[in-house]
Amino acid sequence: MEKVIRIGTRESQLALWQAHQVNNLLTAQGYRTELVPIKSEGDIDLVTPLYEIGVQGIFTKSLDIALLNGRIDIAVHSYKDVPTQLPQQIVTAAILERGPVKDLLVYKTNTDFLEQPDYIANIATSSVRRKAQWLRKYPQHQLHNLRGNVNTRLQKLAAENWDGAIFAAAGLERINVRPETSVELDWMLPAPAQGAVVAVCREDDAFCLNACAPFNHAPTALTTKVEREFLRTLMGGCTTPISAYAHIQDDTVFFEGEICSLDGTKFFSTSRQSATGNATNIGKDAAEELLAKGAAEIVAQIRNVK
Ligand SMILES: NCc1[nH]cc(CCC(=O)O)c1CC(=O)O
Repeated sequence: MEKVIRIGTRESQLALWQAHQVNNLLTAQGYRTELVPIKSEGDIDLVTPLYEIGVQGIFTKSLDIALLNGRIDIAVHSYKDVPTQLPQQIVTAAILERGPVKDLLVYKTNTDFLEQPDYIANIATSSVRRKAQWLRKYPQHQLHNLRGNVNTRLQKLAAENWDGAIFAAAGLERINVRPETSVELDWMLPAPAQGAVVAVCREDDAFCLNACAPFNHAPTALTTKVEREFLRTLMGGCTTPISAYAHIQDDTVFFEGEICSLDGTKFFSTSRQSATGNATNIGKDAAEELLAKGAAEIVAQIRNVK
């Protein structure tokens, strides 16, 4: 009897949606699968020595451990939550076609306040990237922390006296929430790999690598690689005020990248374009350009906060 591929997922609605995507792609090819929900904390302490990667990856750690322990065969992650360096013995099996990339402002009543320079709006997000970018554009506004999964954050927004909160469009869409009072923040450059989903497996698991290869989406793999190389060269972290977005049009990769100080007062941004066949290094080159221009000062500031 053919092997059952165990797909590990966190238990949030967003994580489950993403794991179901991978599940559907595998079953459509005739593979037998099983979804294995993994608690975020749980039995981590018994096995932490297996985990070689250090402080990064709070969202991905418990799944990585389950993978290394052989409890699951594939782990599915939001790619933007995955540290730029994967744990030893874990490799990318497939990157799925990217969904919506942008961030949205979910607002309370209207967005007139965005045009009023004297109004001190209250905006909620716990993302240092979104805070920094927001303060850069609206230095007078007050930012508030807003943690938890997407549903929790929406409930909190409804309960608090805030003007709005920022969400990834992909996260809302995947849990089937379409707030009427929302606006796309087209000026806000997203997190590297935002909107993309990755399936990872053990490096020696030829069966899973083979099973996932057909649904690896080459354009998404290329653009997210460029974005993550930009992040890795600048900093390496996954919760930093670093933004990057690459997209392909007519066989050309267009890249934009940015690093911003936490208070939004200093920033460096750059862009590149390159033929798709030639684009693998443009994220790294762009990061090196910003480091040469003085971005290292911002990187040092970010590191000190942690
Ligand atoms: N940090 C949590 C997280 N990780 C992935 C998503 C949504 C999906 C995505 O951005 O790819 C979210 C929610 C959010 O940022 O609002």
